[in-house]
Amino acid sequence: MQKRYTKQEQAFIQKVRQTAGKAINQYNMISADDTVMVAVSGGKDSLALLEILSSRRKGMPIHYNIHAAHIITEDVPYQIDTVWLQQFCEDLNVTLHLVTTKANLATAGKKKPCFACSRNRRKELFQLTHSLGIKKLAFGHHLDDAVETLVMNMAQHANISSIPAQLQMFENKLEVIRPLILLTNAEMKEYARLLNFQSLKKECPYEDHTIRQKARDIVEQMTSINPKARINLYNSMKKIDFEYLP
Ligand SMILES: Nc1ncnc2c1ncn2[C@@H]1O[C@H](COP(=O)(O)OP(=O)(O)OP(=O)(O)O)[C@@H](O)[C@H]1O
Repeated sequence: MQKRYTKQEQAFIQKVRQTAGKAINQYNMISADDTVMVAVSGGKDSLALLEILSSRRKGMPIHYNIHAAHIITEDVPYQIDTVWLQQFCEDLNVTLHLVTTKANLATAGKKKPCFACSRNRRKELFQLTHSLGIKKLAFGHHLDDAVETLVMNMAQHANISSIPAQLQMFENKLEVIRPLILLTNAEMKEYARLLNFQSLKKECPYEDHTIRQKARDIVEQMTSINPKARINLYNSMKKIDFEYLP
């Protein structure tokens, strides 16, 4: 049964979709007749991304195709409900590709399990996308992911870098896009709640959020200086005054 929304809820849903649309237009992420592969973890953000890209097609003068991919890492002890995900994709009229792989953590050497697992997952996503002749791969990272990564990279690696909204890879054979990049985690949480997305992701036993959580706390503290600190941190990456830097 279709859920009934209040006017405010409807406006919020619209605002989230429009903000994703703004990022798509601002960074030229999707053109007519493109095929986009959406990387779906089963978490709220990538489910929302898939739903937003799919529902956005209805009101667009241009047509584009959407596929979804979920990578199952067999030797990492967490699994999502793929039956639910399959149904979710069918309801959105999207083809789901399930790929099973192994992270081979025992041979990963000194690398942390998360690093080895996500590197292998990305490799599988690139291979799948390439094998299907698809040139765009969309991830569900949002504004908080971008600014937390900025803070972590500054503190840990002494460089100013983050998660790009759009990135050409492999000599322009693949373009990575992040349509949720202007949306906050709080907005995505509320969107997922309103649209009743089942949370499919359980915590992976290897996942270690210690450093990211610290960066998250710092970003949150910065909002006491200015409530718009998140978007300001993001925009500051596009406005670097070199003459006022060492
Ligand atoms: N198993 C997977 N299969 C396909 N794509 C994935 C998988 N895990 C992560 N991704 C992609 O990488 C992005 C970032 O991954 P991360 O693990 O940070 O996400 P999450 O916060 O756990 O889940 P989500 O971002 O979907 O809420 C996801 O938004 C998704 O696009």
